[in-house]
Amino acid sequence: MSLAFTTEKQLAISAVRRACSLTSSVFNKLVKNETLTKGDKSPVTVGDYSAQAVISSMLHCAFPEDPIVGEEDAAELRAEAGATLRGRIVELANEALVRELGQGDYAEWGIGPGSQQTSEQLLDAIDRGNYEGGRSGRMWTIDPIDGTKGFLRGEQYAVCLALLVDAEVQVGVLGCPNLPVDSSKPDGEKGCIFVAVRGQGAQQMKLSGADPAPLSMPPYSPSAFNFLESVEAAHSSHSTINKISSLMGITRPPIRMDSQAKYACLARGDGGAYMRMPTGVGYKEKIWDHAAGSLIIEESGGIVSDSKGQRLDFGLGQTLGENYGVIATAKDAHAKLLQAVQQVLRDPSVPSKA
Ligand SMILES: Nc1ncnc2c1ncn2[C@@H]1O[C@H](COP(=O)(O)O)[C@@H](O)[C@H]1OP(=O)(O)O
Ligand SMILES: [Mg+2]
Ligand SMILES: [Mg+2]
Ligand SMILES: [Mg+2]
Repeated sequence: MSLAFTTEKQLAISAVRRACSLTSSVFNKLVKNETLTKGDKSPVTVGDYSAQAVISSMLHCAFPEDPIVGEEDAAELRAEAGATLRGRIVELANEALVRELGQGDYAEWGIGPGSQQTSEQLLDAIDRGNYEGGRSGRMWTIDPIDGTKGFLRGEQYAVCLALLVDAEVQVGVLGCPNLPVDSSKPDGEKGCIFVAVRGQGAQQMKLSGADPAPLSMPPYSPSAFNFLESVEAAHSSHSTINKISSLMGITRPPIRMDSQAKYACLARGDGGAYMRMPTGVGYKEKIWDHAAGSLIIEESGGIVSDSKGQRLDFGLGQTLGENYGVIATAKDAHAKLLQAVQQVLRDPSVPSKA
């Protein structure tokens, strides 16, 4: 097996590009009854299901032995009540699989004209994401739409795919269809892909695959430092992050953004640190929400840890287990930030910023 992961990287970019073309087109056509509420009260749309079906179908074609830890499963779609959604997903996934996407596409990965899949094949592809994860071997992890709430608001979301080998992320790709290509031109062209391979650096490119450029995080700058945090207060404690900000004397307001697009922005220098603090309800973070983003940060020169300074452990199954809170920042800022985080967690009476 080549450690260069050349085919894995090409396949991952191609699969994420195809899934992004699907999610972008589905957003404009989404109708009310195409969104379900899952057991944990979070939304899932036809976009999430069909994007997982597309990525999983392509992975299966290229690497049939590799298990997949995916966010979604097809149980609701297989039920009688899921017939309408099922039909829509088959239509969307097939559109994305046969679409002509130009450069960098490989017909041998089950895509292009003639690669139409049946309903059963696509439901099976979604359900191949049911691997429980673990410490050893190769596995892929998919979050077909990360930040579904952001997607539904027409804001940021990310299509996320990563390859893990023996619990280390080796390849990570994030597709961010709504993210400006150039953060200094927020109304300019949108749609970026972020790619990292361990030991080979990280890159940003356009959704078309054009203009790849290496990513390198700028060093710590106290006057420019700010936090990237969740839009949803239920996902991450805004008040804890506010206290950390106050303790560090940070004057710039946080940037609120859904999904792993926050990691992507941090990697290119838009923001000082990714922050995720537990809300106290015992939620365990999922590997598909951090695998690609954490490698993109590390390969851009940053550090990712939990709130105790421990590395994220991707070898425990679907969740990050006891890794509570996530902080990611430039190498020279991490110790300072971690100290402030721990002080606030020890002493919640630290005042907030007005
Ligand atoms: N209660 C929760 N606490 C933390 N994260 C959650 C919770 N519920 C869902 N998520 C997931 O948090 C991520 C969104 O992160 P952020 O808040 O940074 O945008 C998503 O992966 C979302 O799932 P999903 O992939 O379904 O959108
Ligand atoms: Mg979800
Ligand atoms: Mg997610
Ligand atoms: Mg998701």
